[in-house]
Amino acid sequence: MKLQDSNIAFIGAGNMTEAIVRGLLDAGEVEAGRICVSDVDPGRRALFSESIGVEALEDNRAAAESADAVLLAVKPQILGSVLEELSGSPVEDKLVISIAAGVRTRTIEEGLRARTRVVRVMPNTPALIGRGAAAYAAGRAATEADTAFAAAVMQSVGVAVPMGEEALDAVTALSGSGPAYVFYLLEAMLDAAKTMGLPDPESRKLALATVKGAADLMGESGEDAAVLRARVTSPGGTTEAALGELERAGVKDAVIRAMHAAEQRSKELAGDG
Ligand SMILES: NC(=O)C1=CN([C@@H]2O[C@H](COP(=O)(O)OP(=O)(O)OC[C@H]3O[C@@H](n4cnc5c(N)ncnc54)[C@H](O)[C@@H]3O)[C@@H](O)[C@H]2O)C=CC1
Ligand SMILES: O=C(O)[C@@H]1CCC=N1
Repeated sequence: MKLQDSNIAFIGAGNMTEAIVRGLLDAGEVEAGRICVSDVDPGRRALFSESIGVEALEDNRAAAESADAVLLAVKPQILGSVLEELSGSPVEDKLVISIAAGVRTRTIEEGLRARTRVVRVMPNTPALIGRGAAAYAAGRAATEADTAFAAAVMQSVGVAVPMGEEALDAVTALSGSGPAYVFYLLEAMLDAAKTMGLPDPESRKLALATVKGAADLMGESGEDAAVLRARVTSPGGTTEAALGELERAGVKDAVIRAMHAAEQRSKELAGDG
């Protein structure tokens, strides 16, 4: 099954579906006519049909039945009711890709049929601009072609790496939730810049170039974060003054605790936390 020749249905047309669909369309990987979404919220349906230009239905079964691959993108807490709705339909014979945090491929197979081909993916919102980071794991009945298809969807909107399913809760804590940690840091940096009297558009430009530049420097140099940090930190200088505050506030420990909390929450959403 080739990405370009396949019809894909997204069940749940929220933020993550919007990021993936816009990313796929912008990348020119899939024609708009091959994408269909379904959502209970008329506002979301209107956004997809009017602004994004893809078919948007209220009926999940109808959306899924006309597709070759069905991507489940509702909140984990309501995935069970959506699986009930889809069970006993032709969806059970299609490739089912789930992006729901925590929910195991086994749970989806049990909600549909044991032999339903399931691939679980953990994406993130920068998929919207083709810079997403995703990991994926196959369920019991998924074939290599199914995994390759799910990988192709995610690779068209960023990087995608295969992982054992047991690693996906930790991946959720790292890259699934990760953009929020970076935005949190940016919020704080820009709040501080404002209190120092820096003008808004310029601060934003400088802060964004700093975050992107730092990430790219680490990627291109292959150096560890600690080595690059040391190169910024002159003895007795400004960075040392700043990092001293972060260390006293326990920021590094807090980030580590935050990621463990996210991983734990992912396990709880699976029902085995
Ligand atoms: N937002 C993110 O950064 C990421 C989200 N995810 C996962 O993606 C999934 C969706 O998350 P978001 O897009 O952030 O949530 P969201 O709340 O923005 O979207 C969920 C959508 O599902 C719709 N919905 C609710 N009940 C429905 C039903 N019975 N049938 C059809 N549609 C229904 C809602 O109206 C809403 O538009 C979740 O399972 C989440 O764990 C995974 C990785 C990253
Ligand atoms: O917050 C959440 O549960 C979802 C999963 C990863 C990012 N957003």
